[in-house]
Amino acid sequence: MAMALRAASRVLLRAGSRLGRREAVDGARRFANKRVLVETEGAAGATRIAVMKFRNPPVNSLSLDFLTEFVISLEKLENDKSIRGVILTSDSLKRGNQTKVAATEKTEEKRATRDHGGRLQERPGIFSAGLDLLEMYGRNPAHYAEYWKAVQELWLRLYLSSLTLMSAINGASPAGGCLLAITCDYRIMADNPKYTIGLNESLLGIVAPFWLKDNYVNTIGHRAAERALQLGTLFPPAEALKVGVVDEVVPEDQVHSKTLSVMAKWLAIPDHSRQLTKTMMRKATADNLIKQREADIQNFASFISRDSIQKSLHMYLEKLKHKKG
Ligand SMILES: CC/C=C\C/C=C\CCCC/C=C/C(=O)SCCNC(=O)CCNC(=O)[C@H](O)C(C)(C)COP(=O)(O)OP(=O)(O)OC[C@H]1O[C@@H](n2cnc3c(N)ncnc32)[C@H](O)[C@@H]1OP(=O)(O)O
Repeated sequence: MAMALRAASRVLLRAGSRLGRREAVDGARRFANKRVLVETEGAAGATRIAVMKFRNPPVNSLSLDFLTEFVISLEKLENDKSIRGVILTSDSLKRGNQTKVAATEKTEEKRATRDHGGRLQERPGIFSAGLDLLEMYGRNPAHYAEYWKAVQELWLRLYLSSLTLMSAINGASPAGGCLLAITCDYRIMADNPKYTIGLNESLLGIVAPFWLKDNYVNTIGHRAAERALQLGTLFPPAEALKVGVVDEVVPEDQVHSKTLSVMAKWLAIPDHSRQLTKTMMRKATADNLIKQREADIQNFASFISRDSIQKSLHMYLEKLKHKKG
């Protein structure tokens, strides 16, 4: 009987919820959309934390679908009263037997790295490549408006989240990847000089929006942000630590365990006082966007539609496609 109940509950759990699959795995729980895997740790009834793993091959770019799934997953965690902390990280792992598919093949699927079984794979060592350039290039103004609204939504949800958010930065984190990280309450980065983090928009011929600039200023200070934004600086870990883009740099294989131990310290603080303090620190910055969201969307759609900006994006995409190594 007990076995039958367990089997039935496994079937129900795997039958899938409206938002995605939910499975029971070794006492931990997990749910997954196609592009975001969420694993929760901790016993039922006790405080639990969740790890949100990005898996949007090849480079975890913030496509419209990814943004939508991310917000749905975050909302689900916000509504789960047993969850108090969330770690953002990439599911991208160093894997063997990968083949980069020829750059001449155009579709999203074909652009991805695949294993020998033909399955799509993340490219290793990437936290997130930032906003999806293909959502901002060669589309129409209505698409740009829809996309920008989704970008704003993700930023607002993360920046104002009542949860303790930490990022375990296990790879490159340019532009929108850095955005994800700097919305968090704490950032831990892998000590690998190949990984860089920062807002490099100016190098693409585009400009970070004012609210992202404000988030950056709040994180690293006005002078450092002014310089880094104009130069589009991507900081390797040691420099990122020095300027304050990240709070700690640790050996790559310790990023997850270190983030868990820092999270435990943060969760020792009473929620209500920590949350009120966070709101006090962040509300004015978020309100600045909230009161002019529509104008910001229209600004973005018209800016990104300009021929000169489309040309810059085209050149940048070509450069990416033809880069060596
Ligand atoms: C109101 C406001 C008004 C105006 C504002 C206007 C504009 C606002 C802009 C807002 C802010 C923008 C933020 C952004 O995030 S822009 C994106 C910035 N991102 C980058 O510059 C990263 C570019 N990518 C890289 O540097 C490398 O790809 C990376 C991540 C280091 C990985 O390197 P590698 O492992 O070698 O992989 P490849 O370079 O070969 O890439 C694989 C494959 O992915 C494609 N790709 C890479 N990045 C993106 C991306 N961001 N979007 C879409 N596609 C991407 C790359 O072209 C390759 O494709 P291929 O076909 O060659 O396989």
